[in-house]
Order: sequence, then C-alpha cells, then structure tokens
Amino acid sequence: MELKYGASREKPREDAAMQRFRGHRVGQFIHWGLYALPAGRWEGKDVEFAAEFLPRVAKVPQQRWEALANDFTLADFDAERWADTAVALGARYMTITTKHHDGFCLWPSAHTDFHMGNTPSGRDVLGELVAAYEARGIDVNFYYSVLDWRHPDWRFTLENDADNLAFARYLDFAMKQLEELAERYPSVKGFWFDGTWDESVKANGWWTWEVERMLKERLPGVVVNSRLRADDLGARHVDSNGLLMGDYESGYERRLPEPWDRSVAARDWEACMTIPQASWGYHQGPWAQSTLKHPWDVVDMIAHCTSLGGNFLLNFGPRGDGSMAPAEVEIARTVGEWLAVNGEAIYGCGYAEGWDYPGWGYFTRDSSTGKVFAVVTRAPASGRIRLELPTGLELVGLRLLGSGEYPFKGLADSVFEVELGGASNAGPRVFAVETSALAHPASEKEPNPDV
Ligand SMILES: C[C@@H]1N[C@@H](C(=O)NCc2ccccc2)[C@H](O)[C@@H]1O
Repeated sequence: MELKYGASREKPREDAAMQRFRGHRVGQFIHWGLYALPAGRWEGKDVEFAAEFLPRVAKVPQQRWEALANDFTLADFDAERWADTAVALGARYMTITTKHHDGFCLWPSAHTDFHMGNTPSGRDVLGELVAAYEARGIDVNFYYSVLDWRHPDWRFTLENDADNLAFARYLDFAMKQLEELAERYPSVKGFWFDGTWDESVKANGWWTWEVERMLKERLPGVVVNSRLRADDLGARHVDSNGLLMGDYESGYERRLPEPWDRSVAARDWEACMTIPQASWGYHQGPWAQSTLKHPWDVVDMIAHCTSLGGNFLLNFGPRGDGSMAPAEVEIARTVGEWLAVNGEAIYGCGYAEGWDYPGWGYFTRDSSTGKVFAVVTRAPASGRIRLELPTGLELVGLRLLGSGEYPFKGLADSVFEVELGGASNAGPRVFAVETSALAHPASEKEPNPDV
C-alpha cells in the first residue's frame, strides 16, 4: 500500500557507515542520569524495579526528583575511565543515554532547564564522553527517549484538540533537541530512540519520519534504530507493507531471538541487554546485585547475535558519583579477554548460510573472507561435539583459536566428531573450520521427514 511515512528502502543499507556498524557486533550501552543517585532505593526502601523507573514507581514528587540535580556532582566521573572499560570489554561502539524518560539531559541543552548546566559541576558529560571514546577509536551513538515524563506538553494519548496542540509543541521541542545534538556533536555515528510505544507517538508517524530525514541530512551516514519509527497507520519498527523502518531492527530488549531462527538474519538488528536481571540504571539493592550475569553467558549472547547477523549491546549502569560498578567492570574484563582470543569469530562476522544450528553453540562466518567458525558455548555432557558440515563438504582442518591445530574424527560424509575434553577455564572454545569439496559426489543428507 502507498505510505508517506513508511520504510525508505526494501533492502539492508550497504554503505560504508552501515557496514562499519554491522561489523562492530559488540557495543557498550550506558544508562546514567539522576536515577543513579537513589539507585533503586527511596526513603530507605528498596524499590524492586528498574532503577531508571524509580520516579514513576515510587511516585516521587517532581520537585524532589529535580532537586537531585543539585547532588549530581560528578565527584568520581571520569570519561577516560569509562572509555577504558569499553576497551576492556572489546566494544567497538558505545550508546549513551542523552536524555532518559525523566527528561534530564546529559548536555547543556538550550531547550530546557533540566540539564547538566544546572548541576554543581556544569560539565558537558556528552562532550567529555565523545572525546574520550573517539580517542580510543570507539564510535559513539546517542540514546534519546521520546517519552518525557517531565515535559508539560508530553502526552501518552491524544484525547482532544488541547492534547493535540500540546503534543505538537512537545514534538517541536524534541525535534529542536535532536537538531541541537546533531549540531553540538557532529561526529556521533548513530541515534538509538526509545520511549515511542505510546499512542501519541504512533499517531505521529510523520514526525518520526521527519526526525530520521533530518538526522541523515545533517549527519550523512548516521545510523538510526527502527524503534524510532511509526508509519502512517501507527505500525512500529516494520511498516504496514512489512518493510523495516530505520536501519536496523531494535525490538530485542533483554531478550534474544528464541528459538534460533535463520529468518532473523535477513535484516540488520541489535539486541540490548542488562547485566543485572532487569535494571538499566545502577540499582544498589540485592534484587539487582544478586542477579548479575556470568561472563560466559554474555559470551553466549554475543555469539548468538553474531550467528544471526545481529549486534549485541551490553548495558553498564555507572553509580551516582560517576564511578563504574566494580562487578560490571570485572565482567567487561573477562568478556574482553575472551574476545581478545576469539574475536576473529565475532567482529565482522555474521550468519553462516547453509550451516544448520548445531545445538552446542553457533556457527559464524566472516563476512569478507567466508571463513567459518564453531563457537562451543554449551559443551555436551559427552565431552565431544558433532560437526555436521553442509552436504558435499569435508573437514580438512580445525584450529582452536588461541591455540592451534586440533584433532577431529570423520564419522561419515560431512559428519565429524571433536573431543573437547573437560570444561575450559578460558570460557567457550572457538574453532576455525576449514573445509573443502568432497572428492566423491556426496550422498544427499537424509532430510528429516515431517513425521
Ligand atoms: C533500553 C531500555 N528501554 C527502557 C524502557 O522503558 N523499557 C521498557 C520497560 C518497561 C517497564 C520496565 C522496564 C523497561 C528502559 O528504561 C531502558 O532504557
């Protein structure tokens, strides 16, 4: 059907900026704002919900929440140290919350009084972060919440003309803030929009289309997530013709494509993930701190995303004083050490066409060399994995990354077995899989009939 505000293309972007973003595979998400000060605790009680939702869940009066800006001293904020955490993680890009749902801005915005300029330090947090990360060759993306609990013209629904007039003023305010971000920080590589699920935004697909157009006009190459977009009829992420809006699908929040499904690989996409079970902002309570993910589970998620052609954005929630939480830094270090040895199977890699899901982990393929990797994240109890190659291929070499040539046994045409031995304390093993065409015509693999 004819859409004025639908998808702007039918196929994935193939320009250099998008190829760069796609090849990054691993990003660092950062949620930092006033919510890091109470850190999930209000009036002496732990609020067992996402820390960045505290003002809503604890029904904090607006003035009391705004007063937190006076305590936002940045006593231990050091952009260089944050950027060093991204290097330790092996992240190739970082996405920072410029403004979350509470409306507080990490830059001195000319369009509101609720920003860093009106805090004791007055520091331009965004400016310091862009400089520190880009000095280390890490691209910076901006998260921006369209949802704004504080702005008087924000509306969840549009019930009457007064609502429409107010929300038009709000959309104008948000557009001006986005123009301001593009103007002040022109080296930014992408925008990650959030808070676009309400009826008010869905009824203004034109505005979401205009935002994407404006950013791409001012910042050629900039990458925009699908979560910004609604079409003429209010369809989100994917328009009413089934075409992806924005440049990559961003619906995977605290979840990955389950079950593993090769159809996901048809689009660019990114999954974002918390380190605690369910808080993006730092939450000091045992409800969050007792649920931190194991580094090897993070590695599994990274390989899962890569195997389906997606990026993985791991979230860090710095504390109220600006320091990174030690437990999160430790996870970053462990994952980064794994990537330092095995990143060859992740960076610049994606879906391995023709290689079935093996169950014990994932196959990935280097998008430029075609080299295939086996990432073993769930070693079977048998201590061995079965490598089933696409029909007509035979295994000519196996290289354990970080180690060297590795033995294997042929069981049948295109079926091989690899003894893993005990668990590795260096985390999931990765093998580079070298194949060649079978000398004799391969017998077709027995298809599994629909029994
Ligand atoms: C990337 C995440 N998206 C924001 C969000 O509102 N997600 C939906 C949500 C709804 C209810 C509880 C927590 C999160 C979260 O606060 C993070 O910023």
